[in-house]
Parts: sequence; structure tokens; C-alpha cells
Amino acid sequence: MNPIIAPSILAADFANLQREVEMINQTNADYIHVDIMDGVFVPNISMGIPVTEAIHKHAKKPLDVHLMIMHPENYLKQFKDAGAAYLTVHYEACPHLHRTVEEIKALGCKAGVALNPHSPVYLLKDILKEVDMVCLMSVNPGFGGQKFIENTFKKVKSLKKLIVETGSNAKIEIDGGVSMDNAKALFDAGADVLVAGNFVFSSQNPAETIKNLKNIV
Ligand SMILES: O=C(CO)[C@@H](O)[C@H](O)COP(=O)(O)O
Repeated sequence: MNPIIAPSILAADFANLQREVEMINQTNADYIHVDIMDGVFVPNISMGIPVTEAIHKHAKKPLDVHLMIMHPENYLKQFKDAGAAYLTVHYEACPHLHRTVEEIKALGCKAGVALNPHSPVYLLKDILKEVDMVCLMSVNPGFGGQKFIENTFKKVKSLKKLIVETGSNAKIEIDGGVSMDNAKALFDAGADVLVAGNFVFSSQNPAETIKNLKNIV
């Protein structure tokens, strides 16, 4: 398998964003994870379209944009134009999820669907074949630096089973509280992509930390 690592820019030094993006460019990270928060769907506000555009201007890695916002369908084109390669919307924020996923794909982006920790994976059964990635939140969305929720391991295994049963090619992404303490077990359980924010950016040597996460399997 090819373990995919997506450092979360939310944990970077926002006053030196260009430097942080260029630092990630020099590592073997696979994507740059960009967290968009609206203060409504989640109790925090992070960044929006202009900052995503600015990150994209310097990034040499695809942008994995995670929309933690209500009505994401109203902003898909803006985020695509700002440089998103992956656009992930929340199951909990999309009453017409199938339509939203189709719209993401029609724009030429990879379509992701995220599930909050309380949402069971079977909710995605009838859309799994249409999506490129499922993001399992392993913390309650809204903040970096939170404690990993252990129940995520069960969810990864159930989701993997469902992906096989439905003939889907969706990748499984884990987001929140990822560190060396759980990375190997997550990949072993069936995860394909690990998002890591604080564990990468608070480390002495972020490039080395990314390399260690990638080499863990
Ligand atoms: O979406 C989120 C938080 O809502 C995440 O992407 C965090 O940015 C991950 O940060 P760490 O938990 O790894 O610090």
C-alpha cells in the first residue's frame, strides 16, 4: 500500500503561510489539507476562498479542501477555482448529498464526504460508489490539537468492509488527533490517508515527522 499523508495547514503559522507551504513542498507529504470553517456548522472560523487561493499559489501538492460549512453546494466552484483538487463536504451539512457529489465531480474535482464522529458509516452505503474519498472525523470538527476518538478504529474497519461490498474505490481518510501512537494501527485497519495537523507542525522537524508517518507501514 501507499500511505498518504496530508498535513493540515490549520496548525501552520498563519503569519508565515508561504514559508509553511514551501516547507511542505520540500517534504514527501502527498496533499495539503485545508480546513474551511464557517462558525455555523462548526464552532470556529478558520479561512476561506482568498486564503485557499494564496496557499494554492505556492503549493506543489494537491489541495485537499475540507468544507466544514453549511450549504457547501453554494461555494463549490469558488473553491475549485481557488485550487481545490479534493473537495470534501459533510454528510451532516448536505440534505442533497448525491447532487452535491455530482456537482463536485462535474467541476473536475475529486469528491469527498466527511462523517462526524457520531455518524455511522452505513449512512454512506448508497453513495459510496460515487465518491472518491470518505473522511472519518476522529475528533469533533472545529479545532486542531484534540484527542483522537478511539471508536474510529471500529468505523475504519466497518467502512472498509462496506467499500469492498459496494465495489467502491473510495479512499478512507482519517482526520483529527493523528500521531505516531495511532498511525500504524489506522493504516492496518484500512485507512489510506492520514491528516495530521499539530503532530506535524508542533514537531521540531516537520519534514522528518511527515517522513516517519509515511514510513510507518
Ligand atoms: O478538521 C480538523 C479539525 O476540525 C482537522 O483537520 C485538524 O486540523 C486536525 O488537526 P490535528 O488534530 O491533527 O491537530
